[in-house]
Amino acid sequence: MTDSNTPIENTPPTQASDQNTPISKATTQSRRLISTWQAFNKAGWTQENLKQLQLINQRLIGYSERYQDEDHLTVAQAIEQVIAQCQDSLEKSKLDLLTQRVRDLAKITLRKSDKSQQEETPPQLKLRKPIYLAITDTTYAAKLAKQLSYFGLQCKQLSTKDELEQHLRITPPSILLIETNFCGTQDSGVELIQQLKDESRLDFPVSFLSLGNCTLETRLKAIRTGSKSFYVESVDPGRFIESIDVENSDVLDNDYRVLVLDDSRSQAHFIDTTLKKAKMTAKVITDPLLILDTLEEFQPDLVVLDMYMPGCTGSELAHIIRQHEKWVSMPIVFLSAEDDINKQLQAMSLGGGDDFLTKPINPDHLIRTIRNRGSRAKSLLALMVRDSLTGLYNHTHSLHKLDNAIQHNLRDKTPLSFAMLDIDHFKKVNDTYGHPIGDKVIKSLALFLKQRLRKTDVIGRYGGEEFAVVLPNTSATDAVMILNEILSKFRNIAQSAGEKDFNVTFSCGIAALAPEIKDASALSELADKALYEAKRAGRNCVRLYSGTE
Ligand SMILES: Nc1nc2c(ncn2[C@@H]2O[C@H](COP(=O)(O)OP(=O)(O)OP(=O)(O)O)[C@@H](O)[C@H]2O)c(=O)[nH]1
Repeated sequence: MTDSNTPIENTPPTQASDQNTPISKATTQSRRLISTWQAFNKAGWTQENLKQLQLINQRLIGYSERYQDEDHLTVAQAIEQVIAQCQDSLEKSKLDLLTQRVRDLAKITLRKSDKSQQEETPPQLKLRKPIYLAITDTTYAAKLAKQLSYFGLQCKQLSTKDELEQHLRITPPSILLIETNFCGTQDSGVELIQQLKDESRLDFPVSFLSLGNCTLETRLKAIRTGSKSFYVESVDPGRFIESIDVENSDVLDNDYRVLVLDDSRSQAHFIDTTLKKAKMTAKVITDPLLILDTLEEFQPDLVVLDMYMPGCTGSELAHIIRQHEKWVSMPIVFLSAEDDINKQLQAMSLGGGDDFLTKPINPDHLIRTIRNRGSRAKSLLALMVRDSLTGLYNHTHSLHKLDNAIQHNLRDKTPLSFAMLDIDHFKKVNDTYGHPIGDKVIKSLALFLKQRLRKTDVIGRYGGEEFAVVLPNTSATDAVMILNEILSKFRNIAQSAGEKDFNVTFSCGIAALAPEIKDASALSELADKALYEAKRAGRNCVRLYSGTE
């Protein structure tokens, strides 16, 4: 692989909730440049796409100058120079230089987003709009806003009715947390929300916070506004974020990955178009011999198999798929012109298919069948692979995911890091505050990791107070930087135990994939050794396995 083909490591994802702050404008623009560079680098360079990259870079220079962002400015100017050289000829040495400069930019962009509080936006919980905190106690509101900012959430504090009304007119929030007595009298905050509902202006979720006398009547009024959550005296950031997660989830229930095998190209094309229209991710193949490799690569939620193909039948293939332990519960839907119900049932019992659709296929039936089968399979799978306290992957599945990532990275030769985290002195937390508070701490770290890591990272609960994170396409240096940043924020989170707040730290061991490491257990053993080192070094720190332990 030439240098210019090497992917840029760890490009921070473009995050929907970037505010238009000075720093984020340059950062957002530089992320745009990096992803454009990646797309062109993959597709091949032409003078035309070089020109497009230059336009993006010139805007980056403009933002960096306007907001005096020296770091971005220096690198963007260097990129401009290389682009100018490439305009004579697109030779490899110049493209390699361009790669170097874009890599420099990626590093700065990552650092910027690490440094800037305003930039700390969660990759998993995508809030397009701010959270409004309508709370008259400004000290409490500021404290809560700070806690939420550790999770990467941006809040707008509003302390008067006029301020709130004004903001609601301009931008509705992703969620409004409002004090029940917000306008000065008992239940006036709840009544204000009811009024918005009556006027059909309540098109965002609302949570209530009661800071004073909370009666059942207040709670009833709150429920009647359609609000789902109600807090008394204080808001637990973890619980609040969980409720936002549910209310604002961008993950569509119907976002299934469907692998379709049909030897007829026109039929395959028709299914592909139908599924994509329904916002499903489809992969269509026409050669039965590719089925196992494609399953491995594409990792679908469901498979649609044509029943009769040259060389083999759908039932036979289904049988072969089911011989693999990991695909044993994969839902399989057969397609065929066969309308004899007895023959359909026979085919299903032979191959273990789950459904049968008769050609010509009605698009509506196809989508509904996939949704039904897919959602049942997803819930079943969730029970098998997820930890019930945190919703993260369990130990076995984390290792399975790590193995997948290793196999993938051995092929792609991209870097891969694996981190193990263990909460420090957790026994003391349980002993001092009780097991339920201990559970809450575990959940808060789980949530924090979900908020701060990329969607492509795999997060698992390895055991009691131990977590594992697979960081694909991430070098050891970047992994250490990322985990250090997470630790430095996590230790600031006020964990609440009734009246008392306390802080918790964790230790972390990281190991990076190297040529001699062939499987998940070998890599996790090294990360475990590094974790042990971190504990020995006094805890509350991140250690990278260096091979000398
Ligand atoms: N609340 C709660 N506690 C758990 C859970 N799983 C394990 N634990 C507790 O976690 C504690 C782990 O304690 P230790 O292994 O001694 O480690 P530690 O106190 O964290 O100390 P260091 O790791 O050395 O910093 C034990 O007391 C377990 O009972 C759980 O799901 N919930």
